[in-house]
Amino acid sequence: MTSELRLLSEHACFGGLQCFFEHDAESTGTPMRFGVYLPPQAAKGPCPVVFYLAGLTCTEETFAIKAGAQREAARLGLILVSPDTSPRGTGLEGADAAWDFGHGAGFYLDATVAPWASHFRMERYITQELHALVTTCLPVLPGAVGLMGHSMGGHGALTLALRHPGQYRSVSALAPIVAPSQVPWGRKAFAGYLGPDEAAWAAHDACALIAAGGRLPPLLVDQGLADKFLAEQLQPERLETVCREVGQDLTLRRHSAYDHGYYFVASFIAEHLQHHARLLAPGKA
Ligand SMILES: N[C@@H](CCC(=O)N[C@@H](CSC=O)C(=O)NCC(=O)O)C(=O)O
Repeated sequence: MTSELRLLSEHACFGGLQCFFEHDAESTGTPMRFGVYLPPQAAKGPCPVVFYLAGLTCTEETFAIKAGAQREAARLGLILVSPDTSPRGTGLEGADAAWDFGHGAGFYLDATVAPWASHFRMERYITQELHALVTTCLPVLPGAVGLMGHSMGGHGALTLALRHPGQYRSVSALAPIVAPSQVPWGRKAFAGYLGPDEAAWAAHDACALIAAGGRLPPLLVDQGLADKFLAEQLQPERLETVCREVGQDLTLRRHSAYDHGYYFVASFIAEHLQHHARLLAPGKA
């Protein structure tokens, strides 16, 4: 069953439409907002869809406003979906206390520890509820679904695709957190949402999942070398090593001078969309 969609706004954009919707999400028990870009091709027939998962402190608007993805999505005929990064207005104590935990920092997993488990169920939301809503309510080409993300959202893209094999035919990430169990952002989030038993954390850690046999479609990752979070939080060399060891197809590109923000995302978004369009083209299943 799909909940009622409320259109918040729509804007003509490169011959298509950038829309924002809200609905009452069962997964989180809260209203959830998401952005949708419909390319001009979607008015004539079904198109592939790419979900974009944003990073810490972002909302459903950040990607649509800052990444400049719509021009290339219009050229390629890709629908883009940009969910919010957590439930909002949960009323949980501490949910607004920090920028890297709670509201705006859902880490794309289902919390198992009170009080977070009552609302912070972003894995179920993205992979089931929003997935079903998008594939039934929008003109999506059956099975042509890609997943990408930035930073915390890159972690989300990698882990959700690894944990739901076959659901996403194309995957990519920009400056992702690749080994959250090993770095401060991830350790804080996992301790809070999953509890202190680190054995439970590996199931949400991209490098650990790949080491344990998880596989992804050919993976594209970009990383800026002037990124202030590179050494402490991102550590792409861990992903490079594990992919080499197990034979996972990975294209990891390092770019001097680029930082962590949306100037970096905007610089490489077109190539990510081209990667998704290639893998999602009819006949590529
Ligand atoms: N407030 C923080 C910076 C937060 C930040 O940089 N968020 C990134 C994602 S970080 C990992 O998930 C982001 O995408 N921000 C949105 C933007 O518009 O740049 C600090 O004080 O460092």
